[in-house]
Amino acid sequence: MIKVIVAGYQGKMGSTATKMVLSHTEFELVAVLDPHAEINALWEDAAFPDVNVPVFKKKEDLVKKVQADVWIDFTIPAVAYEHTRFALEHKIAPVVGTTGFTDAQVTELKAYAKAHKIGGLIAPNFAIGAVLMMQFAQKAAQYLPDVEIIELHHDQKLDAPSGTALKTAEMIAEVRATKKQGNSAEKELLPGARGADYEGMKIHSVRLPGLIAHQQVLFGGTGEGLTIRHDSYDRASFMSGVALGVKKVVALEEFIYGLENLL
Ligand SMILES: NC(=O)C1=CN([C@@H]2O[C@H](COP(=O)(O)OP(=O)(O)OC[C@H]3O[C@@H](n4cnc5c(N)ncnc54)[C@H](OP(=O)(O)O)[C@@H]3O)[C@@H](O)[C@H]2O)C=CC1
Ligand SMILES: O=C(O)C1=N[C@H](C(=O)O)C[C@H](O)C1
Repeated sequence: MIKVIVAGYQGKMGSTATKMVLSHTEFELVAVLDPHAEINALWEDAAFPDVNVPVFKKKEDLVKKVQADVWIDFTIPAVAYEHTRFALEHKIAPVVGTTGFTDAQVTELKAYAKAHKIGGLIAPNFAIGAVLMMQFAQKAAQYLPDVEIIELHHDQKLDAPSGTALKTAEMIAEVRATKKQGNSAEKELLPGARGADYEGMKIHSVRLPGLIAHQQVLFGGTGEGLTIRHDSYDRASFMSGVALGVKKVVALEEFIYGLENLL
Protein backbone atom coordinates (compact mmCIF):
# COMPACT_ATOMS: atom_id res chain seq x y z
CA MET A 1 0.00 0.00 0.00
CA ILE A 2 1.23 3.49 -0.81
CA LYS A 3 0.64 5.83 2.15
CA VAL A 4 -0.69 9.17 0.92
CA ILE A 5 -1.21 12.67 2.38
CA VAL A 6 -3.49 15.18 0.63
CA ALA A 7 -2.70 18.87 1.16
CA GLY A 8 -5.60 21.17 0.32
CA TYR A 9 -8.14 18.39 0.97
CA GLN A 10 -11.10 20.76 1.29
CA GLY A 11 -10.56 22.41 -2.08
CA LYS A 12 -12.18 21.56 -5.40
CA MET A 13 -9.27 19.38 -6.54
CA GLY A 14 -8.09 18.25 -3.10
CA SER A 15 -11.51 16.87 -2.15
CA THR A 16 -11.74 14.96 -5.45
CA ALA A 17 -8.20 13.62 -5.00
CA THR A 18 -8.92 12.56 -1.39
CA LYS A 19 -11.88 10.45 -2.54
CA MET A 20 -9.81 8.98 -5.37
CA VAL A 21 -7.13 7.91 -2.85
CA LEU A 22 -9.76 6.37 -0.54
CA SER A 23 -11.31 4.46 -3.45
CA HIS A 24 -8.00 3.11 -4.77
CA THR A 25 -7.04 -0.40 -3.71
CA GLU A 26 -3.28 0.33 -3.72
CA PHE A 27 -3.43 3.60 -1.75
CA GLU A 28 -3.95 4.33 1.94
CA LEU A 29 -4.94 7.85 3.01
CA VAL A 30 -2.91 8.56 6.17
CA ALA A 31 -3.56 12.29 6.75
CA VAL A 32 -4.95 15.46 5.21
CA LEU A 33 -3.74 19.06 5.61
CA ASP A 34 -5.48 22.43 5.62
CA PRO A 35 -4.53 25.52 7.66
CA HIS A 36 -8.16 26.41 8.30
CA ALA A 37 -9.31 22.97 9.46
CA GLU A 38 -10.56 22.41 13.01
CA ILE A 39 -7.97 21.26 15.57
CA ASN A 40 -7.94 17.47 16.20
CA ALA A 41 -10.59 16.87 13.53
CA LEU A 42 -11.02 13.64 11.60
CA TRP A 43 -11.74 13.61 7.87
CA GLU A 44 -15.46 13.02 7.37
CA ASP A 45 -17.67 12.17 4.43
CA ALA A 46 -20.95 10.27 4.55
CA ALA A 47 -19.90 8.17 1.56
CA PHE A 48 -16.89 6.84 3.53
CA PRO A 49 -18.37 6.11 7.00
CA ASP A 50 -15.50 3.89 8.25
CA VAL A 51 -12.64 6.25 7.48
CA ASN A 52 -10.67 7.68 10.44
CA VAL A 53 -8.04 9.91 8.94
CA PRO A 54 -6.49 12.74 10.98
CA VAL A 55 -6.72 16.33 9.79
CA PHE A 56 -3.68 18.57 10.38
CA LYS A 57 -3.47 22.35 10.36
CA LYS A 58 0.34 22.46 10.27
CA LYS A 59 2.65 20.40 8.09
CA GLU A 60 5.26 20.33 10.88
CA ASP A 61 2.77 18.55 13.21
CA LEU A 62 1.74 16.17 10.46
CA VAL A 63 5.25 14.82 9.78
CA LYS A 64 5.88 14.34 13.52
CA LYS A 65 2.86 12.04 13.84
CA VAL A 66 2.38 10.36 10.47
CA GLN A 67 4.61 8.37 8.15
CA ALA A 68 3.82 8.76 4.45
CA ASP A 69 5.20 7.86 1.01
CA VAL A 70 3.47 10.44 -1.19
CA TRP A 71 2.32 14.06 -0.71
CA ILE A 72 -0.46 15.06 -3.10
CA ASP A 73 -0.70 18.86 -3.29
CA PHE A 74 -3.66 20.84 -4.61
CA THR A 75 -3.35 24.05 -2.63
CA ILE A 76 -2.51 27.58 -3.75
CA PRO A 77 0.44 29.00 -5.69
CA ALA A 78 1.66 30.95 -2.61
CA VAL A 79 2.47 27.78 -0.62
CA ALA A 80 3.06 25.11 -3.27
CA TYR A 81 6.83 25.55 -3.51
CA GLU A 82 7.28 25.52 0.28
CA HIS A 83 5.12 22.37 0.54
CA THR A 84 7.00 20.58 -2.23
CA ARG A 85 10.39 21.37 -0.75
CA PHE A 86 9.15 20.35 2.72
CA ALA A 87 7.86 17.01 1.39
CA LEU A 88 11.19 16.27 -0.31
CA GLU A 89 13.12 17.21 2.85
CA HIS A 90 10.98 14.67 4.77
CA LYS A 91 11.50 11.99 2.10
CA ILE A 92 7.87 12.08 1.03
CA ALA A 93 7.54 12.03 -2.75
CA PRO A 94 5.47 15.03 -3.89
CA VAL A 95 2.78 14.70 -6.59
CA VAL A 96 1.91 18.32 -7.21
CA GLY A 97 -0.93 19.71 -9.25
CA THR A 98 -0.82 23.20 -7.76
CA THR A 99 0.29 25.72 -10.36
CA GLY A 100 2.36 28.91 -10.19
CA PHE A 101 5.93 27.55 -9.85
CA THR A 102 8.70 29.68 -11.34
CA ASP A 103 11.35 28.12 -13.61
CA ALA A 104 13.94 28.75 -10.89
CA GLN A 105 11.85 26.87 -8.31
CA VAL A 106 11.41 23.86 -10.62
CA THR A 107 15.15 23.81 -11.34
CA GLU A 108 15.95 23.98 -7.62
CA LEU A 109 13.50 21.16 -6.75
CA LYS A 110 14.95 18.97 -9.51
CA ALA A 111 18.48 19.52 -8.18
CA TYR A 112 17.44 18.74 -4.57
CA ALA A 113 15.58 15.56 -5.57
CA LYS A 114 18.48 14.36 -7.70
CA ALA A 115 21.03 15.01 -4.96
CA HIS A 116 18.90 13.16 -2.38
CA LYS A 117 17.58 10.46 -4.77
CA ILE A 118 13.89 11.19 -4.12
CA GLY A 119 11.09 11.04 -6.65
CA GLY A 120 8.76 13.93 -7.35
CA LEU A 121 6.30 15.19 -9.93
CA ILE A 122 4.76 18.52 -10.84
CA ALA A 123 2.11 18.19 -13.51
CA PRO A 124 0.45 21.45 -14.57
CA ASN A 125 -2.34 19.28 -15.98
CA PHE A 126 -3.16 15.67 -15.01
CA ALA A 127 -5.81 15.12 -17.72
CA ILE A 128 -4.61 12.76 -20.45
CA GLY A 129 -6.43 14.80 -23.11
CA ALA A 130 -4.65 17.96 -22.00
CA VAL A 131 -1.27 16.22 -22.17
CA LEU A 132 -2.10 15.10 -25.73
CA MET A 133 -3.26 18.63 -26.62
CA MET A 134 0.14 20.00 -25.52
CA GLN A 135 2.02 17.34 -27.47
CA PHE A 136 -0.10 17.87 -30.61
CA ALA A 137 0.45 21.62 -30.29
CA GLN A 138 4.20 21.11 -30.05
CA LYS A 139 4.10 18.97 -33.19
CA ALA A 140 1.96 21.52 -35.09
CA ALA A 141 4.27 24.41 -34.12
CA GLN A 142 7.12 22.78 -36.05
CA TYR A 143 5.19 23.53 -39.24
CA LEU A 144 2.94 26.43 -38.20
CA PRO A 145 4.99 28.80 -36.01
CA ASP A 146 2.27 31.48 -35.72
CA VAL A 147 0.31 30.47 -32.64
CA GLU A 148 -1.91 31.98 -29.96
CA ILE A 149 -3.12 30.19 -26.82
CA ILE A 150 -6.52 30.85 -25.27
CA GLU A 151 -7.08 29.25 -21.87
CA LEU A 152 -10.52 29.39 -20.23
CA HIS A 153 -11.19 28.64 -16.56
CA HIS A 154 -13.70 29.05 -13.73
CA ASP A 155 -13.65 32.51 -12.16
CA GLN A 156 -12.20 31.37 -8.78
CA LYS A 157 -8.80 30.62 -10.31
CA LEU A 158 -5.95 32.56 -8.66
CA ASP A 159 -3.23 32.43 -11.32
CA ALA A 160 -3.12 33.66 -14.91
CA PRO A 161 -2.07 32.42 -17.29
CA SER A 162 -2.82 28.84 -16.28
CA GLY A 163 -0.02 26.36 -15.60
CA THR A 164 -1.21 24.41 -18.64
CA ALA A 165 -0.95 27.45 -20.93
CA LEU A 166 2.57 28.18 -19.68
CA LYS A 167 3.62 24.54 -20.15
CA THR A 168 2.13 24.56 -23.65
CA ALA A 169 4.08 27.72 -24.50
CA GLU A 170 7.28 26.22 -23.07
CA MET A 171 6.83 23.04 -25.14
CA ILE A 172 6.14 25.06 -28.30
CA ALA A 173 9.17 27.28 -27.60
CA GLU A 174 11.37 24.14 -27.56
CA VAL A 175 10.65 23.60 -31.28
CA ARG A 176 9.91 27.14 -32.50
CA ALA A 177 12.43 29.94 -32.97
CA THR A 178 11.43 33.07 -31.00
CA LYS A 179 9.19 35.07 -33.30
CA LYS A 180 7.25 38.26 -32.60
CA GLN A 181 3.84 37.70 -34.11
CA GLY A 182 1.40 40.20 -35.56
CA ASN A 183 2.07 43.56 -37.17
CA SER A 184 5.28 45.13 -35.86
CA ALA A 185 3.46 48.48 -35.83
CA GLU A 186 0.43 47.25 -33.85
CA LYS A 187 -0.63 49.34 -30.82
CA GLU A 188 -2.86 48.27 -27.96
CA LEU A 189 -5.65 50.81 -27.55
CA LEU A 190 -6.53 49.10 -24.27
CA PRO A 191 -3.55 47.67 -22.31
CA GLY A 192 -3.57 43.86 -22.39
CA ALA A 193 -5.71 43.64 -25.52
CA ARG A 194 -3.15 41.43 -27.27
CA GLY A 195 -2.66 39.15 -24.25
CA ALA A 196 0.50 38.07 -22.44
CA ASP A 197 3.69 37.51 -24.42
CA TYR A 198 5.75 34.31 -24.22
CA GLU A 199 8.69 34.46 -26.61
CA GLY A 200 6.55 36.32 -29.13
CA MET A 201 3.45 34.11 -28.89
CA LYS A 202 0.34 35.43 -27.18
CA ILE A 203 -1.55 33.85 -24.28
CA HIS A 204 -5.10 34.98 -23.45
CA SER A 205 -6.85 34.08 -20.16
CA VAL A 206 -10.64 33.91 -19.91
CA ARG A 207 -12.35 33.59 -16.47
CA LEU A 208 -16.08 32.85 -16.30
CA PRO A 209 -18.45 31.09 -13.91
CA GLY A 210 -19.63 27.78 -15.31
CA LEU A 211 -16.27 26.88 -16.85
CA ILE A 212 -13.94 24.21 -15.39
CA ALA A 213 -10.70 24.02 -17.43
CA HIS A 214 -10.40 24.48 -21.19
CA GLN A 215 -7.73 25.50 -23.69
CA GLN A 216 -7.47 26.22 -27.39
CA VAL A 217 -4.22 26.45 -29.27
CA LEU A 218 -4.75 28.31 -32.56
CA PHE A 219 -2.31 28.12 -35.45
CA GLY A 220 -2.39 30.25 -38.59
CA GLY A 221 -0.65 29.53 -41.88
CA THR A 222 -0.94 30.68 -45.47
CA GLY A 223 -4.63 30.38 -46.27
CA GLU A 224 -5.25 27.88 -43.45
CA GLY A 225 -5.80 27.55 -39.73
CA LEU A 226 -5.65 24.76 -37.17
CA THR A 227 -7.31 24.75 -33.74
CA ILE A 228 -6.47 22.15 -31.08
CA ARG A 229 -8.88 22.23 -28.14
CA HIS A 230 -9.15 20.37 -24.86
CA ASP A 231 -12.01 20.54 -22.34
CA SER A 232 -12.18 19.24 -18.78
CA TYR A 233 -15.91 19.13 -18.06
CA ASP A 234 -15.40 17.49 -14.65
CA ARG A 235 -12.50 17.35 -12.16
CA ALA A 236 -12.69 13.55 -12.45
CA SER A 237 -10.75 14.09 -15.71
CA PHE A 238 -7.59 14.73 -13.68
CA MET A 239 -7.79 11.70 -11.38
CA SER A 240 -6.32 8.90 -13.51
CA GLY A 241 -3.26 11.12 -14.02
CA VAL A 242 -2.96 11.80 -10.28
CA ALA A 243 -3.25 8.05 -9.53
CA LEU A 244 -0.59 7.28 -12.14
CA GLY A 245 1.68 9.90 -10.59
CA VAL A 246 1.26 8.42 -7.10
CA LYS A 247 2.08 4.91 -8.31
CA LYS A 248 5.12 5.94 -10.36
CA VAL A 249 6.67 8.57 -8.14
CA VAL A 250 7.55 6.14 -5.33
CA ALA A 251 9.94 4.31 -7.66
CA LEU A 252 11.60 7.47 -9.04
CA GLU A 253 14.88 9.03 -7.92
CA GLU A 254 14.35 12.28 -9.78
CA PHE A 255 11.89 15.13 -10.02
CA ILE A 256 9.74 15.27 -13.15
CA TYR A 257 7.96 18.32 -14.57
CA GLY A 258 5.04 17.31 -16.80
CA LEU A 259 2.93 14.15 -16.82
CA GLU A 260 4.02 13.45 -20.41
CA ASN A 261 7.42 12.46 -19.02
CA LEU A 262 5.81 9.61 -17.02
CA LEU A 263 3.51 8.20 -19.69
N1 LIG B 1 -2.53 19.90 -12.30
C1 LIG B 1 -3.82 19.77 -12.54
O1 LIG B 1 -4.27 18.88 -13.29
C2 LIG B 1 -4.77 20.72 -11.90
C3 LIG B 1 -4.26 21.72 -11.13
N2 LIG B 1 -5.08 22.58 -10.49
C4 LIG B 1 -4.44 23.53 -9.60
O2 LIG B 1 -4.62 23.06 -8.27
C5 LIG B 1 -4.66 24.17 -7.38
C6 LIG B 1 -5.93 24.07 -6.53
O3 LIG B 1 -7.04 24.25 -7.34
P1 LIG B 1 -8.53 24.17 -6.76
O4 LIG B 1 -8.72 22.88 -6.05
O5 LIG B 1 -9.42 24.52 -7.87
O6 LIG B 1 -8.49 25.36 -5.70
P2 LIG B 1 -9.35 25.56 -4.36
O7 LIG B 1 -9.28 27.01 -4.04
O8 LIG B 1 -10.68 24.92 -4.52
O9 LIG B 1 -8.54 24.73 -3.26
C7 LIG B 1 -7.33 25.13 -2.71
C8 LIG B 1 -7.30 24.59 -1.30
O10 LIG B 1 -6.01 24.79 -0.75
C9 LIG B 1 -6.19 25.10 0.61
N3 LIG B 1 -5.00 25.72 1.17
C10 LIG B 1 -4.62 27.03 1.15
N4 LIG B 1 -3.46 27.19 1.79
C11 LIG B 1 -3.10 25.94 2.25
C12 LIG B 1 -2.00 25.46 3.02
N5 LIG B 1 -1.04 26.27 3.44
N6 LIG B 1 -1.97 24.13 3.31
C13 LIG B 1 -2.94 23.30 2.90
N7 LIG B 1 -4.00 23.71 2.17
C14 LIG B 1 -4.08 25.01 1.85
C15 LIG B 1 -7.41 25.99 0.64
O11 LIG B 1 -7.96 25.98 1.93
P3 LIG B 1 -8.73 27.23 2.52
O12 LIG B 1 -9.85 27.49 1.59
O13 LIG B 1 -9.14 26.71 3.88
O14 LIG B 1 -7.76 28.37 2.57
C16 LIG B 1 -8.31 25.28 -0.37
O15 LIG B 1 -9.13 24.30 0.25
C17 LIG B 1 -4.57 25.43 -8.24
O16 LIG B 1 -3.23 25.86 -8.30
C18 LIG B 1 -4.98 24.92 -9.62
O17 LIG B 1 -4.43 25.68 -10.66
C19 LIG B 1 -6.44 22.51 -10.61
C20 LIG B 1 -7.00 21.56 -11.41
C21 LIG B 1 -6.21 20.58 -12.11
O1 LIG C 1 -7.20 26.05 -11.63
C1 LIG C 1 -7.66 25.11 -12.33
O2 LIG C 1 -8.86 24.77 -12.30
C2 LIG C 1 -6.74 24.39 -13.21
N1 LIG C 1 -5.48 24.61 -13.09
C3 LIG C 1 -4.43 24.01 -13.83
C4 LIG C 1 -3.73 25.05 -14.67
O3 LIG C 1 -3.47 26.16 -14.17
O4 LIG C 1 -3.40 24.76 -15.82
C5 LIG C 1 -4.90 22.80 -14.60
C6 LIG C 1 -6.27 22.91 -15.19
O5 LIG C 1 -6.22 23.79 -16.24
C7 LIG C 1 -7.27 23.35 -14.12
